[in-house]
Amino acid sequence: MNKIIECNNLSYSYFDGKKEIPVLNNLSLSIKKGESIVILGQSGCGKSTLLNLLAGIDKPTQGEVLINGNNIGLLNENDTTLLRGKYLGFVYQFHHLLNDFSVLDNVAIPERIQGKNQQSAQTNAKKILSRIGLEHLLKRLPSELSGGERQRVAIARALITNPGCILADEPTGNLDVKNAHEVLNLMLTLNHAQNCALIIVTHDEKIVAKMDKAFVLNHGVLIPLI
Ligand SMILES: Nc1ncnc2c1ncn2[C@@H]1O[C@H](COP(=O)(O)OP(=O)(O)OP(=O)(O)O)[C@@H](O)[C@H]1O
Repeated sequence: MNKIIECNNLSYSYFDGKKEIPVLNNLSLSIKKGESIVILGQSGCGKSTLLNLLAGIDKPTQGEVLINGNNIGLLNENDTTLLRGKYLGFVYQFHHLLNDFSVLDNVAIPERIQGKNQQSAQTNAKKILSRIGLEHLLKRLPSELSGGERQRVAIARALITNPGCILADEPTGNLDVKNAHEVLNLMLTLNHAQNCALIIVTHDEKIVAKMDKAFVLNHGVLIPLI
Protein backbone atom coordinates (compact mmCIF):
# COMPACT_ATOMS: atom_id res chain seq x y z
CA MET A 1 0.00 0.00 0.00
CA ASN A 2 1.78 3.05 -1.29
CA LYS A 3 -1.00 5.57 -0.58
CA ILE A 4 -1.35 6.87 2.95
CA ILE A 5 -4.51 8.90 2.21
CA GLU A 6 -6.82 8.75 -0.75
CA CYS A 7 -10.16 10.39 -1.41
CA ASN A 8 -12.44 9.69 -4.34
CA ASN A 9 -15.26 11.87 -5.66
CA LEU A 10 -15.58 13.73 -2.41
CA SER A 11 -18.40 16.24 -2.06
CA TYR A 12 -19.34 18.18 1.04
CA SER A 13 -22.02 20.73 1.87
CA TYR A 14 -22.88 22.55 5.06
CA PHE A 15 -26.56 23.08 5.83
CA ASP A 16 -27.36 26.51 7.17
CA GLY A 17 -31.00 26.19 8.22
CA LYS A 18 -32.70 25.22 4.97
CA LYS A 19 -29.93 26.46 2.70
CA GLU A 20 -27.26 24.13 1.34
CA ILE A 21 -23.72 25.60 1.19
CA PRO A 22 -21.68 23.41 -1.20
CA VAL A 23 -17.97 23.48 -0.32
CA LEU A 24 -16.29 20.50 -2.05
CA ASN A 25 -17.41 19.18 -5.41
CA ASN A 26 -16.47 15.68 -6.58
CA LEU A 27 -12.86 16.08 -5.46
CA SER A 28 -10.27 13.29 -5.70
CA LEU A 29 -6.73 13.27 -4.30
CA SER A 30 -4.16 10.72 -3.26
CA ILE A 31 -1.08 11.20 -1.10
CA LYS A 32 1.72 8.68 -1.27
CA LYS A 33 3.92 7.76 1.67
CA GLY A 34 6.68 10.36 2.06
CA GLU A 35 5.06 12.85 -0.33
CA SER A 36 4.60 16.56 0.50
CA ILE A 37 1.55 18.45 -0.75
CA VAL A 38 0.37 22.02 -0.28
CA ILE A 39 -3.21 23.15 -0.85
CA LEU A 40 -3.67 26.88 -1.35
CA GLY A 41 -6.88 28.82 -1.61
CA GLN A 42 -8.72 31.92 -0.53
CA SER A 43 -10.23 32.19 2.92
CA GLY A 44 -13.46 30.19 3.08
CA CYS A 45 -12.76 28.01 0.01
CA GLY A 46 -12.91 24.80 2.08
CA LYS A 47 -9.30 23.96 3.00
CA SER A 48 -10.02 23.11 6.65
CA THR A 49 -13.17 21.26 5.62
CA LEU A 50 -11.08 19.07 3.29
CA LEU A 51 -8.54 18.29 6.05
CA ASN A 52 -11.36 17.37 8.44
CA LEU A 53 -12.80 14.97 5.87
CA LEU A 54 -9.41 13.40 5.11
CA ALA A 55 -8.94 12.81 8.84
CA GLY A 56 -12.42 11.32 9.28
CA ILE A 57 -13.39 14.11 11.68
CA ASP A 58 -16.34 14.98 9.41
CA LYS A 59 -18.18 12.67 7.03
CA PRO A 60 -18.51 13.51 3.33
CA THR A 61 -21.91 14.18 1.76
CA GLN A 62 -20.70 11.92 -1.07
CA GLY A 63 -17.54 10.00 -1.91
CA GLU A 64 -15.03 8.00 0.08
CA VAL A 65 -11.86 8.51 2.11
CA LEU A 66 -9.25 5.78 2.62
CA ILE A 67 -6.55 6.00 5.29
CA ASN A 68 -3.76 3.51 4.60
CA GLY A 69 -6.21 1.57 2.41
CA ASN A 70 -9.02 1.49 5.00
CA ASN A 71 -12.31 2.97 3.80
CA ILE A 72 -13.35 5.03 6.81
CA GLY A 73 -16.95 5.24 5.58
CA LEU A 74 -17.22 1.55 6.53
CA LEU A 75 -15.87 2.05 10.05
CA ASN A 76 -17.64 3.11 13.24
CA GLU A 77 -16.52 6.21 15.13
CA ASN A 78 -14.34 4.28 17.55
CA ASP A 79 -12.43 2.46 14.81
CA THR A 80 -12.05 5.70 12.84
CA THR A 81 -10.53 7.36 15.93
CA LEU A 82 -8.10 4.45 16.36
CA LEU A 83 -7.09 4.61 12.69
CA ARG A 84 -6.58 8.38 12.93
CA GLY A 85 -4.42 7.96 16.04
CA LYS A 86 -2.33 5.28 14.36
CA TYR A 87 -1.66 6.94 11.01
CA LEU A 88 -2.20 10.70 11.30
CA GLY A 89 -0.67 13.62 13.17
CA PHE A 90 -2.05 17.17 13.32
CA VAL A 91 -0.52 20.63 13.45
CA TYR A 92 -2.77 23.69 13.61
CA GLN A 93 -2.32 27.44 13.33
CA PHE A 94 -2.94 27.69 17.06
CA HIS A 95 -0.75 25.14 18.86
CA HIS A 96 -3.49 23.62 21.12
CA LEU A 97 -0.94 22.69 23.77
CA LEU A 98 -2.34 22.11 27.26
CA ASN A 99 -1.25 25.05 29.37
CA ASP A 100 -1.11 23.19 32.71
CA PHE A 101 1.24 20.51 31.36
CA SER A 102 4.98 20.73 30.77
CA VAL A 103 6.45 20.55 27.26
CA LEU A 104 7.50 16.96 27.98
CA ASP A 105 4.02 15.90 29.10
CA ASN A 106 2.32 17.69 26.19
CA VAL A 107 4.45 15.76 23.71
CA ALA A 108 3.86 12.48 25.57
CA ILE A 109 0.04 12.87 25.53
CA PRO A 110 -0.74 11.08 22.21
CA GLU A 111 1.13 7.97 23.37
CA ARG A 112 -0.51 8.12 26.80
CA ILE A 113 -3.90 8.21 25.02
CA GLN A 114 -2.82 5.13 23.08
CA GLY A 115 -2.21 3.35 26.39
CA LYS A 116 1.59 3.59 26.76
CA ASN A 117 2.82 3.94 30.35
CA GLN A 118 4.06 7.34 31.48
CA GLN A 119 7.73 6.43 31.62
CA SER A 120 7.99 5.03 28.13
CA ALA A 121 5.84 7.85 26.65
CA GLN A 122 8.12 10.40 28.35
CA THR A 123 11.25 8.63 27.09
CA ASN A 124 9.94 8.84 23.53
CA ALA A 125 8.89 12.46 24.06
CA LYS A 126 12.44 13.30 25.21
CA LYS A 127 13.91 11.61 22.13
CA ILE A 128 11.78 13.55 19.68
CA LEU A 129 12.30 16.85 21.53
CA SER A 130 16.07 16.27 21.38
CA ARG A 131 15.88 15.46 17.68
CA ILE A 132 14.29 18.83 16.99
CA GLY A 133 16.61 20.74 19.31
CA LEU A 134 14.20 21.48 22.18
CA GLU A 135 15.65 19.27 24.90
CA HIS A 136 16.41 22.35 27.05
CA LEU A 137 12.69 23.20 27.25
CA LEU A 138 11.32 19.91 28.64
CA LYS A 139 10.13 21.32 31.95
CA ARG A 140 8.69 24.61 30.71
CA LEU A 141 4.98 25.33 30.41
CA PRO A 142 3.61 26.39 26.99
CA SER A 143 3.09 29.93 28.37
CA GLU A 144 6.86 30.14 28.95
CA LEU A 145 7.74 29.54 25.27
CA SER A 146 7.99 31.76 22.20
CA GLY A 147 5.44 31.30 19.40
CA GLY A 148 7.96 29.46 17.22
CA GLU A 149 8.97 27.17 20.10
CA ARG A 150 5.32 26.36 20.84
CA GLN A 151 4.75 25.39 17.22
CA ARG A 152 7.86 23.19 17.22
CA VAL A 153 6.55 21.47 20.37
CA ALA A 154 3.21 20.96 18.59
CA ILE A 155 5.11 19.32 15.71
CA ALA A 156 6.94 17.04 18.17
CA ARG A 157 3.57 16.07 19.66
CA ALA A 158 2.21 15.29 16.18
CA LEU A 159 5.23 13.11 15.38
CA ILE A 160 5.55 11.08 18.57
CA THR A 161 3.28 8.28 17.34
CA ASN A 162 5.36 8.02 14.14
CA PRO A 163 2.38 8.84 11.90
CA GLY A 164 2.29 8.06 8.18
CA CYS A 165 1.01 11.56 7.42
CA ILE A 166 0.95 14.99 9.07
CA LEU A 167 -2.06 17.20 8.32
CA ALA A 168 -1.12 20.83 8.93
CA ASP A 169 -3.70 23.63 8.87
CA GLU A 170 -1.95 27.03 8.47
CA PRO A 171 0.98 25.80 10.60
CA THR A 172 2.96 29.01 10.10
CA GLY A 173 -0.01 31.41 10.15
CA ASN A 174 0.81 32.89 13.56
CA LEU A 175 4.57 33.15 13.09
CA ASP A 176 6.92 35.86 11.85
CA VAL A 177 8.88 35.25 8.65
CA LYS A 178 11.96 33.77 10.35
CA ASN A 179 10.00 31.37 12.57
CA ALA A 180 7.67 30.43 9.72
CA HIS A 181 10.72 29.48 7.66
CA GLU A 182 12.18 27.40 10.51
CA VAL A 183 8.93 25.59 11.25
CA LEU A 184 8.38 24.74 7.58
CA ASN A 185 11.96 23.50 7.21
CA LEU A 186 11.55 21.38 10.33
CA MET A 187 8.39 19.76 8.94
CA LEU A 188 10.11 19.08 5.61
CA THR A 189 13.21 17.64 7.29
CA LEU A 190 11.02 15.24 9.26
CA ASN A 191 8.96 14.52 6.13
CA HIS A 192 12.15 13.32 4.42
CA ALA A 193 13.83 11.68 7.41
CA GLN A 194 10.78 9.70 8.57
CA ASN A 195 9.14 9.19 5.18
CA CYS A 196 6.10 10.84 6.77
CA ALA A 197 3.74 12.38 4.19
CA LEU A 198 2.88 16.04 4.72
CA ILE A 199 -0.28 17.89 3.71
CA ILE A 200 -0.23 21.63 4.40
CA VAL A 201 -3.18 23.92 3.78
CA THR A 202 -2.25 27.59 3.78
CA HIS A 203 -2.55 31.02 2.20
CA ASP A 204 1.24 31.23 1.99
CA GLU A 205 2.27 30.81 -1.65
CA LYS A 206 5.98 30.87 -0.75
CA ILE A 207 5.64 27.27 0.45
CA VAL A 208 4.88 25.97 -3.06
CA ALA A 209 8.49 25.75 -4.27
CA LYS A 210 9.47 23.48 -1.38
CA MET A 211 6.74 20.87 -1.83
CA ASP A 212 6.40 17.88 -4.18
CA LYS A 213 2.91 18.91 -5.32
CA ALA A 214 0.77 22.04 -5.05
CA PHE A 215 -2.93 22.61 -5.68
CA VAL A 216 -5.34 25.51 -5.48
CA LEU A 217 -8.75 24.75 -4.05
CA ASN A 218 -11.28 26.78 -6.01
CA HIS A 219 -15.05 26.30 -6.29
CA GLY A 220 -14.76 22.95 -4.56
CA VAL A 221 -12.18 21.38 -6.89
CA LEU A 222 -8.39 21.04 -6.76
CA ILE A 223 -6.42 22.65 -9.58
CA PRO A 224 -2.83 21.34 -9.84
CA LEU A 225 -0.08 24.01 -9.79
CA ILE A 226 2.94 21.67 -9.94
N1 LIG B 1 -20.22 24.68 10.64
C1 LIG B 1 -20.43 25.38 9.51
N2 LIG B 1 -21.69 25.68 9.12
C2 LIG B 1 -21.93 26.36 7.97
N3 LIG B 1 -20.95 26.78 7.13
C3 LIG B 1 -19.67 26.51 7.49
C4 LIG B 1 -19.34 25.80 8.68
N4 LIG B 1 -18.00 25.69 8.76
C5 LIG B 1 -17.50 26.29 7.64
N5 LIG B 1 -18.51 26.78 6.89
C6 LIG B 1 -18.37 27.48 5.60
O1 LIG B 1 -17.75 26.58 4.68
C7 LIG B 1 -16.82 27.27 3.88
C8 LIG B 1 -15.45 26.60 3.98
O2 LIG B 1 -14.92 26.80 5.28
P1 LIG B 1 -13.42 26.34 5.66
O3 LIG B 1 -13.21 26.65 7.10
O4 LIG B 1 -13.23 24.94 5.22
O5 LIG B 1 -12.56 27.31 4.72
P2 LIG B 1 -10.98 27.61 4.70
O6 LIG B 1 -10.57 27.59 3.28
O7 LIG B 1 -10.29 26.67 5.64
O8 LIG B 1 -10.94 29.08 5.29
P3 LIG B 1 -9.75 29.87 6.06
O9 LIG B 1 -8.59 29.93 5.09
O10 LIG B 1 -10.36 31.21 6.32
O11 LIG B 1 -9.45 29.10 7.30
C9 LIG B 1 -16.84 28.72 4.32
O12 LIG B 1 -17.66 29.44 3.44
C10 LIG B 1 -17.44 28.66 5.71
O13 LIG B 1 -18.18 29.84 5.99
